[in-house]
Amino acid sequence: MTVGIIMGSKSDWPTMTHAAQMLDSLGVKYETKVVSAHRTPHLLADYAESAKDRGIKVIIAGAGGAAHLPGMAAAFTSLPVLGVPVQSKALSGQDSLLSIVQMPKGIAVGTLAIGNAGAANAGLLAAQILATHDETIMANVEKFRAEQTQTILDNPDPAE
Ligand SMILES: Nc1c(C(=O)O)ncn1[C@@H]1O[C@H](COP(=O)(O)O)[C@@H](O)[C@H]1O
Repeated sequence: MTVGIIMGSKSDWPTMTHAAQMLDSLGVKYETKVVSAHRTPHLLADYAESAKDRGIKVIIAGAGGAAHLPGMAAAFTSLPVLGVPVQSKALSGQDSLLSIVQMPKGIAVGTLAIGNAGAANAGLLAAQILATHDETIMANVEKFRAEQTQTILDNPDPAE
C-alpha cells in the first residue's frame, strides 16, 4: 500500500470514498482505516509513526467539525499529509476547513476543498506526488487529464 486513507469516523466514508475511487482509477494501491485523534489518540500515534516503515508514502486524512486528525497525523510523521475537510451538518464544513487549514508554521498539511471534490482531489494529488517517482502512475494521471479535457471539448453545448 502506498497511500493511507484515514478518517475520523465511519460516517466520513461517503466523502472519503471519493479519494479511494480516484486512486483506484489511477492504479494506486491504498489502505483505508478509521483513526481519530480525539477518540483513538494512541491508535493515531501508532498509525502515523509506523506508516513510513510500512511503505506508506502519502497519508490522506479526512475529518469533520473540530478536525484535528490531519494536523495530529502530520505531527507524528514526516510523510506528506493531505487534509480533507468533511462537510459537517452544523457548519457545512467551514469548521472542518478552518481546523485543518490553519496549521502553525513548521508542521505542514496540504488542505483540499470541503467535501467530495476535496476528497477526489486528495486522491489525485497523492497520485501526482507518487508519480514523480513512478512512470506508470504518471502515465495514468496524464491519461485521466487528457480524457477529462477531451470530454469537455467533445461536449461544448451545455444545453445538449
Ligand atoms: N474530527 C474528528 C476527529 C479528529 O479530528 O480526531 N475524530 C472524529 N472526528 C469527526 O467527528 C465527526 C462526527 O463523527 P460521528 O459521525 O462518528 O459522530 C466526523 O466527521 C469525524 O471526522
